[in-house]
Amino acid sequence: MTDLAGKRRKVAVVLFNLGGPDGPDAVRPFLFNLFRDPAIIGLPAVARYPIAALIAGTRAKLAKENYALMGGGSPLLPETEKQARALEADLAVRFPDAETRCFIAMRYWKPLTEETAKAVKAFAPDEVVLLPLYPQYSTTTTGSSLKAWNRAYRGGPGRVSTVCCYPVDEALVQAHADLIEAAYDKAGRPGPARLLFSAHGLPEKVILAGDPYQRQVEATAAAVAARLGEGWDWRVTYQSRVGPMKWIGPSTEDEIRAASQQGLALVVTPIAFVSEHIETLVELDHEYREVAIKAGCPAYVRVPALGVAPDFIRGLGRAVQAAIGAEDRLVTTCAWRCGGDRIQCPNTQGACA
Ligand SMILES: C=CC1=C(C)c2cc3[nH]c(cc4nc(cc5[nH]c(cc1n2)c(C)c5CCC(=O)O)C(CCC(=O)O)=C4C)c(C)c3C=C
Ligand SMILES: [Fe+2]
Ligand SMILES: [Fe+2]
Repeated sequence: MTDLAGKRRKVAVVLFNLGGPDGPDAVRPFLFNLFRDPAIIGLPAVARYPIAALIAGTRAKLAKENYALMGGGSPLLPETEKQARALEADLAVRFPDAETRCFIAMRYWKPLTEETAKAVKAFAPDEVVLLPLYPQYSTTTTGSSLKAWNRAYRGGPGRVSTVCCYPVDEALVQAHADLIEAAYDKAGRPGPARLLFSAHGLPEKVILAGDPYQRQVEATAAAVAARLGEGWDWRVTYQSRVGPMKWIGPSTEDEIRAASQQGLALVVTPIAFVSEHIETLVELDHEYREVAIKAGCPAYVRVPALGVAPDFIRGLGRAVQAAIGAEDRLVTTCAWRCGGDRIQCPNTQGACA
């Protein structure tokens, strides 16, 4: 990929994730950043800021205890860095004549979006591909990250294309199916078993306002179940509820208790998180495992998150290639499901049609 003057073209791929505190002192400001986001709490700024400070203050103690179980901070950034390096290796093969670099933009902790936007501007790319590390689109995650990016990168160099979501991407589905089979094999295939696809929950009112997240999570789970073949008893469940509002269900915890009481073994796979972090390493591995054991579960198998599974990285590489190759990178194929933003959805195989 060279231009007419024979200069190597530069491609910046920006990977978005939520971010996590890098140590105990970062927990409170991280939580404050999260709860002051209008995509998380939809109140005017005058009310949102004091409420965010209050929730961050009250939640910080419990959150610090949970982060302490992982050494004090979140592994999300180091895990995302591994994904960035693996994707760079994939892209080096796809675009041998280009200089392709992956950047990480976190929404609520470092490296924050503004800092990454500066780094991308300094790189002076010809092409910028925005690639959320959220397979399923939500206004609370991808939508919020893209808004923050568009503010921070205004006037920046390069032609920008956006991958909005990839809930039923063939490579993503294959990677999930292989990880489930491998974890179940390693555990000696205990049966009868139930497979839970556990996704981060959302307040119900977010879904009622048109957020496509739940439908896309269900589409991912159905596609993975189809790939696994007959014989699996599976359900989609939602975890990590925060606050007093009604969240979407069924809750992972309730389903774990119910299946355990029926004497079923459990195979639990994260389905909307693509790397290990507090919600998998603490909630799934500690809290829910304990719930299962107390309720008499004969075997609790936790399937790892995607991480750098080769098929997953290949899917991301293909999504980047499709985004760059598309004729009109501003025309969306799925605006109605993606919050009305003019974003392109090259890799959803009909899920957004
Ligand atoms: C698909 C991914 C995620 C969705 C959807 C999501 C929505 C959402 N989250 C909160 C509140 C919290 N989330 C927290 C951490 C956290 N959440 C996600 C992913 C999604 N969140 C990630 C990747 C992480 C980072 C974990 C880490 O290792 O640091 C936290 C902090 C942890 C805690 O105190 O429990 C909060 C709080 C809301 C309110 C929400 C939707 C409205
Ligand atoms: Fe989409
Ligand atoms: Fe969250």
